Formats: sequence, C-alpha cells, structure tokens
Amino acid sequence: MSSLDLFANDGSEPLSTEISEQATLFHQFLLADDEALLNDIRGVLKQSPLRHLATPAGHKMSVKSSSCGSYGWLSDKHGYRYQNIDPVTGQPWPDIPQSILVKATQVSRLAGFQNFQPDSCLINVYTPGAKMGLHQDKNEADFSKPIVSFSFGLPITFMWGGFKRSDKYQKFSLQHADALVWGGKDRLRYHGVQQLKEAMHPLTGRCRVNLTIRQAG
Ligand SMILES: O=C(O)CCC(=O)C(=O)O
Ligand SMILES: [Fe+2]
Repeated sequence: MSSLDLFANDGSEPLSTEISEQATLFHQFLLADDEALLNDIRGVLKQSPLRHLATPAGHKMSVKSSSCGSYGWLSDKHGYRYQNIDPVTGQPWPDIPQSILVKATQVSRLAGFQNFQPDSCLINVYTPGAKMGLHQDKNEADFSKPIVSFSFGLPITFMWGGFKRSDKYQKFSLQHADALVWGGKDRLRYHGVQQLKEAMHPLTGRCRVNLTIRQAG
C-alpha cells in the first residue's frame, strides 16, 4: 500500500472507479446537493419544457429532453446540432443553474480536466422502457474538453464501448447522484444506456434524470 492509499478512504475524497484511462465514475458525488440540483432543473424545465426529439431518420427518441446554456443540443430531420434558440419557445435557452456549473467544474477537475467551461447542459428524462443506443458525442467544437454526466433517480445500465459502434462494450450501473466524466483519449468512445426498468425513486418517482454538461462552442 502506498502512503497515498492510507488517505484514499478517509472521506476527504469521493469514492471513484476508473472506467477506462480517462473516464472516471464518481459515486454519489452529488448526494449532498441532490434536491437543490433537481429543483434547479425543474426551474429550467418550466422555461424550456421537455419534448421528444426526432432522429434525422425521423424516429421519435424514447427520452424526453430539453437544454440550458448558450447552446442547446437538437436533433431533427436536418441532423444533430447545437442551437442558441429553443425552437419550442423561440427564446434563448435558460441559463445553466449555478449549482450545476459548480459541481460540473469541480468534478471535471477531480477527473484531471482543468479548463472546462460548460456552455451547454442537455437534460434527458427517461421513463421505464426509454433507452439511448450506442453513439459518440461529436457535435462539440473542441474534443479536448470533457463530457460531464450527472444521474438522478432510478438506476440504469450504462454501456461503455470503443471507437467503433461494433466494438465490445462494458456495462455498469449509473445510480442516483453519480457523476461520470470522460475526455482526452476516451472522448469519442461509443456509449449509451439500456432500457430503464420499472421502479420508483423517492426524489424522481418513476424516472431517471440525466444531465450531460458540455463545452459545445
Ligand atoms: O443518459 C445517459 O446517461 C447518457 C446520455 C448521453 O449519452 C447523451 O445525451 O449524449
Ligand atoms: Fe452521449
């Protein structure tokens, strides 16, 4: 045991699992702030409501989504992209709540990414049966910036793949208040989530809320 390991579990550092070289899962990182963060998300959704997006091929996505920040992620028959205006309201997206910015920059630093300035937060809400197939996050301008992903409510099985869609993937559970960060050489890995199973969570009810926080512009 190295001297560092002596301090690893004294409560001063969040418990984390290295998923691959530059991907880290911080277990329950958001637990102390879970209700405040979820309340702030509810505030955003009052301004820019959840909606089902369609894939470029015209299939309705099973998750409902919305965004906040300077850039909102959109998908429709014109393709995948970021846009400054919410097409549902005709207004700019709401600001990213300060509570989310603080936790996202904290955890990105813990994962080894220093200069992360989030300008986009995608809100995905899964109800039982909803899923997201394997894909890469590649609509952002600068792939040296990490992806920060927060999970709330019901657990889901995350798929963490390689650099081709057909590559084998590992599976692990994302639980309430977990934060996952990936970047660097792992930035363009395929990933997705399996179907949400029916259950109830005390804070979110019959759903899982995912925030994907990015520097898009
Ligand atoms: O819900 C998740 O954990 C993944 C979401 C995701 O990969 C995305 O929105 O790009
Ligand atoms: Fe993604």
